Amino acid sequence: MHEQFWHQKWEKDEIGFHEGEVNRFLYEYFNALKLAAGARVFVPLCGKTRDIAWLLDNGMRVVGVELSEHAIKQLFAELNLEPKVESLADGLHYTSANIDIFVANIFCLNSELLGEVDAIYDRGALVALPEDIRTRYAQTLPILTNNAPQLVVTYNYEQSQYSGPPFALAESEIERLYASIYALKKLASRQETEGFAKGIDVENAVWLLGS
Ligand SMILES: C[S@@+](CC[C@H](N)C(=O)[O-])C[C@H]1O[C@@H](n2cnc3c(N)ncnc32)[C@H](O)[C@@H]1O
Repeated sequence: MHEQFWHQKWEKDEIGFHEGEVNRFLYEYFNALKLAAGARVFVPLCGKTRDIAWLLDNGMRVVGVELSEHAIKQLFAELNLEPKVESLADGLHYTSANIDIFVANIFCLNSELLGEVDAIYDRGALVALPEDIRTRYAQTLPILTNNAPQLVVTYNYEQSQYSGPPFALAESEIERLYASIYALKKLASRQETEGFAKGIDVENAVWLLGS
């Protein structure tokens, strides 16, 4: 059911979540992660986000995971990269210079397969998941990445005003999910006015989850 929902979104091209440009919080707050050149950034549930191009252009290596091969074919085409594609037990592995993407369910990855991760950039991942899967996701990420620091983009609004995704994440929910593992710092927030937020009061925020 969960996987089918997303496959259908990509097949029908109903991808309102795709920003088409680099997320402002990424370029304004990426330095908060204090990464060295060549660091490897994990982009979970990556879709075909333009944020990957920005990370590559800024000297990062990128590893992603995404259910939809449709999305990843488009990602590599838009990056003008010819991928090498290998079959895995539970999916596919697309690779090119400084980038590798697992076409798989994130819950089928393990830390050995994923490889070393210096930081996680989560935009549209935590907020895409309903509560039961979200809890499992938040427990899985630190295990997969040896507690790598995270930059996380969230939305908060009155959940009864919109069914989601994206789902509302109150500060208490971020704390429930991550406070036992990370020091949490809300770096910035702004009023969201575009897309699903039209007509409702939505706070868009960026968090640093560190040590
Ligand atoms: C809201 S979209 C965000 C995509 C991207 N992060 C962005 O900012 O444009 C969520 C993406 O997660 C993918 N996805 C959902 N559940 C997943 C899972 N369990 N494992 C891997 N990818 C998943 C969906 O196919 C979809 O492309």
